[in-house]
Amino acid sequence: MKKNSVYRVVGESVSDQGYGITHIDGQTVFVKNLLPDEEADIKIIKATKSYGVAIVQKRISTSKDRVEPVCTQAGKCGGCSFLHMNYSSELNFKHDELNHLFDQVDPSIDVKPVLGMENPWNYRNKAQFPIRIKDGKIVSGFYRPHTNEIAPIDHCPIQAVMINEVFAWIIENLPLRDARGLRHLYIREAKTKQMQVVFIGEQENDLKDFARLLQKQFPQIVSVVFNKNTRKDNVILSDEYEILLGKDTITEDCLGLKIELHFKSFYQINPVQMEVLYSKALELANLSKEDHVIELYSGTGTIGLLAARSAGKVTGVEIVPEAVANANENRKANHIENAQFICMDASEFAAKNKNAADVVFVDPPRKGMTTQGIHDICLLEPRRIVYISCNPRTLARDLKDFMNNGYSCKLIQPVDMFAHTTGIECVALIEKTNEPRLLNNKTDE
Ligand SMILES: C[S@@+](CC[C@H](N)C(=O)[O-])C[C@H]1O[C@@H](n2cnc3c(N)ncnc32)[C@H](O)[C@@H]1O
Repeated sequence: MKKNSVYRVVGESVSDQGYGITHIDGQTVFVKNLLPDEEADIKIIKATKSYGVAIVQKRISTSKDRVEPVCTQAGKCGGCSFLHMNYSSELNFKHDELNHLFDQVDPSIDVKPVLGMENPWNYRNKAQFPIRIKDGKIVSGFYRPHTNEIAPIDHCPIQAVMINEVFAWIIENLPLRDARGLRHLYIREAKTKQMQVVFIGEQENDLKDFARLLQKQFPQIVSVVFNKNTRKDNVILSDEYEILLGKDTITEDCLGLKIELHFKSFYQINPVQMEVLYSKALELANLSKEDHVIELYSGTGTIGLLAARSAGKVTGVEIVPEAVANANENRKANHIENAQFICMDASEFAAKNKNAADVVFVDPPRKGMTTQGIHDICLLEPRRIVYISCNPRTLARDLKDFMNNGYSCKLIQPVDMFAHTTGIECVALIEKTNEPRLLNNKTDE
């Protein structure tokens, strides 16, 4: 296989990044915009010893699963990888991938069909748009895949309608002098319709007047913040900020729970599927009024506060102080007496509270948990652990560690939180087995 040569191939499957997969001379080739069973002439744009990357030069036959992408930036911005595939095929594809992945952990795990969206558009409640000045004009949109180059957009079909409108208005009306030094524009919309705008940049250009104009145009904006970020890495938010208008939080609603949400606090990006996901997690937890529930990685406490409705007592543990403060305020605002939230590292808390839990919820970041952390959590001795994960690969890795600590997983419920992208959220039910513990070397140390 040589760079720039053209081959006629048939798509065999799809990679987890949304590329078509085919083989040439026994080598795997990842082809942009090729679906299984499609025949095409492809041009190799990258050839390494172990794999190739190609683009379609001419499509000879078209899959029944192919649809016309609804976005002008399809394939250009790094966001949606499945805009060329119909939604039900995308859900089937995600299910097949998960089946394959978890089969390698334990073939007895029952991976349920993916719970998809009825309307898989305009679902995202938060966007962080990189912003620059180029040739005397403001340019904003999303990064092109694997670059720092911006693919400009006027609207994005998976963002909430109002986020698109506020974004377009800001880009059209923000004076150039106020845009100097800005790095990102962050817009969030709650289910309550309240909105929040955060300007992130190296210097504050006195954006207060513009914030007032913005709110006049969109009265649902209750929070405008300037976040000063001079960091050299790609972390978007820093700790230093000034409220330009209103407050630094917005009010969210999840399954009837009122949540005061700080702009720095994590919140699921798909509020419709979040309710599906958390309802499923609570159902699997099967709580009783005698249970002490520990929620690790609790963020603003949504799962813990929902669990408090059916549990005896809830303790939430989270590392970001603003999120813990939000969680405690949310507890008070919702008149919940049987919950508390603590600012601490999840593993450290678990190690200090042996045998303290009946049921544990964990919802870690993408990187998942550590072997030591899992060992410590198992020392809490819960009969059941409900693991919510936005990264099936780290979930699969972590399940093996849970198994080494006397727990097993029989059921995984995937929920499509990230329609048209490669992402998928899973809830895993992990239960204590009667088998003796087989601690691995690392956790024995
Ligand atoms: C995927 S979010 C889940 C948040 C929460 N379950 C919710 O729905 O709002 C992961 C959370 O873990 C927190 N976190 C990250 N590392 C942590 C650690 N070592 N100990 C405790 N919390 C941590 C993050 O700040 C974030 O709020």
